Amino acid sequence: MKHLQFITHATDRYTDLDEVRMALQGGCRWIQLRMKGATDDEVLSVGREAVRLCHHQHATLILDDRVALCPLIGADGVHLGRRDMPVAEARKILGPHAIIGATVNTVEDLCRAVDEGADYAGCGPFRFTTTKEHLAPLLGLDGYRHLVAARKKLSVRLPLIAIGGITRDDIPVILSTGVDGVAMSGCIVRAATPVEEMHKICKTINPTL
Ligand SMILES: Cc1ncc(COP(=O)(O)OP(=O)(O)O)c(N)n1
Ligand SMILES: Cc1ncsc1CCOP(=O)(O)O
Ligand SMILES: [Mg+2]
Repeated sequence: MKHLQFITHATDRYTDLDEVRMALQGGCRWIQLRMKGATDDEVLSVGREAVRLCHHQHATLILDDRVALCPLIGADGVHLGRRDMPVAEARKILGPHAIIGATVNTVEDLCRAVDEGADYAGCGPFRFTTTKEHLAPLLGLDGYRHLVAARKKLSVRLPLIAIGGITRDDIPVILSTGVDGVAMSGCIVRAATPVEEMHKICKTINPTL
């Protein structure tokens, strides 16, 4: 089964919690709460409700960046970038069952994610996106082929999740590179009907479900 992670990105139209509800209604079962610029108090309040909504649907909720808040909201894990807390340090705080994702742009990042015990790698950006500032170099399809080959050489099973500017039409060709799933935000929250779009994306990723 291929993976789909939805990443919240509050807009004028939708709050983070609106987006969590819509993603769940559309069938997504892996959500990242990403509240850049929010205070810890805001993340605590929204995060507790997001976890409640997700767990009610047997979905997984991971929090972006803020390791210390994960136990306080009951998150299933955290996503950490190259300038965030190292994965190994987060593991000591969150324990062996936490799902810890690491951002990967290069083979060097991949090796570090493996060494530090990450559970998956968010590999991007695939293409330009306005959802994140200060983007690393774009990977494109060749970048994914390169990371898949490097993973094979390392003989490890770390799931690779493509991210960055991905739309529904991109999914088949991205998955054909050998990555294990995709993470998406903007193309869902900007869709005319996000719940329907999410439903179509779920079907595209796992047509037999
Ligand atoms: C699945 C996934 N992959 C990559 C990222 C980016 O994380 P990071 O590099 O720490 O940047 P911010 O998201 O914190 O701005 C991610 N969040 N999720
Ligand atoms: C968080 C993040 N990290 C790399 S690209 C990106 C944004 C993903 O959102 P979108 O699907 O809207 O490009
Ligand atoms: Mg980060």
